[in-house]
Amino acid sequence: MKVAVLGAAGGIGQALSLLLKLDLPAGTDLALYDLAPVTPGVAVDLSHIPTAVKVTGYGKEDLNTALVGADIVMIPAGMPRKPGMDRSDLFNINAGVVKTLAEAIVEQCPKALVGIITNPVNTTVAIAAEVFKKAGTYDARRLFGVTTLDVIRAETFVAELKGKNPAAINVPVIGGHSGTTILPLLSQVADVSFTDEEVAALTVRIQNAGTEVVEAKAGGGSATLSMGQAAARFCISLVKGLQGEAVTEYAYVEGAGEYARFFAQPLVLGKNGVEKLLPIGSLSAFEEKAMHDMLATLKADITLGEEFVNKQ
Ligand SMILES: NC(=O)C1=CN([C@@H]2O[C@H](COP(=O)(O)OP(=O)(O)OC[C@H]3O[C@@H](n4cnc5c(N)ncnc54)[C@H](O)[C@@H]3O)[C@@H](O)[C@H]2O)C=CC1
Ligand SMILES: O=C([O-])CC(=O)C(=O)O
Repeated sequence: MKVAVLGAAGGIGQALSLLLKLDLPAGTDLALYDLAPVTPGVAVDLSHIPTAVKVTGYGKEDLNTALVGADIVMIPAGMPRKPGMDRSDLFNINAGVVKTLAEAIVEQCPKALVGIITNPVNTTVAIAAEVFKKAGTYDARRLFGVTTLDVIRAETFVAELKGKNPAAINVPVIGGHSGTTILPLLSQVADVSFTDEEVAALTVRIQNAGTEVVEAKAGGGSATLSMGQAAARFCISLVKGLQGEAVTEYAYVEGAGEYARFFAQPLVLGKNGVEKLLPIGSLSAFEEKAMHDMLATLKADITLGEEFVNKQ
């Protein structure tokens, strides 16, 4: 098994790579690629941790070698937000980054499972999909926008509010990964009840959690450590799927298109990526309205990505 991390020297990339060095199955090759000159050093540093995962670092000129034969590619490459910015403000820089990396995936590992972390996720996933489609390699089961951070945040905040163990709480989060497109389904949380005021406040907190971190870091970037954990969890689930285990996760994928072309929803992972799409279940009146109100934004974000590739 080979796992490649693109953007491996960044805040998320380093945290993710550390967790993967610790948690990937024995015998896995972990390929770290980044433009930053420190990248080979990050790989040497990690290689001193005694696990049976082989870490190799690749610099600027070595994207193709980093990717060749990869089974899974995780992409946290690109600019993070600063206070006052929206995720969509990252489009101008990050759209080109994701397009370039997707083009290399087409050449080196067209069958890899690809997890996109780079913001704006609502749009960058559409960019990768269109690059793959143009090249004739697109398989919707193999491309994921990583929204696991929304799920782990929702679980943490619910557990905090209700005095429960976060490990015992499951919160579905559907839609996209920015502002109101992030929709936690609090009505589906088992064995917990909320007042209408709690639902309204928790929903906003989950939607704004990224901004909470951006503001607290005061210009020093956005979530990296919690995102590293979220991405590692998702990557390990992809690995388990490839090994034949049926694992349920939430991710932003091209599904049946009832709501938008790409939509974060529950799914079962397996040997080909998405093995089965699961229904989102029943929504409360509050969630129905929130879903209705956000779809135009989500669809516009997706169109922006499609046009970025197809108008060139
Ligand atoms: N999906 C999600 O839930 C989340 C997504 N993000 C996003 O993840 C991205 C990365 O965030 P951080 O790690 O905090 O940023 P960072 O600035 O610490 O790291 C980004 C890394 O990407 C590298 N890079 C830039 N262009 C590249 C290219 N063409 N090829 C390879 N590497 C390249 C940089 O050299 C840098 O090392 C941002 O776009 C951020 O908004 C952040 C948090 C959560
Ligand atoms: O908010 C940001 O810019 C980074 C991100 O996606 C998150 O933390 O959810």
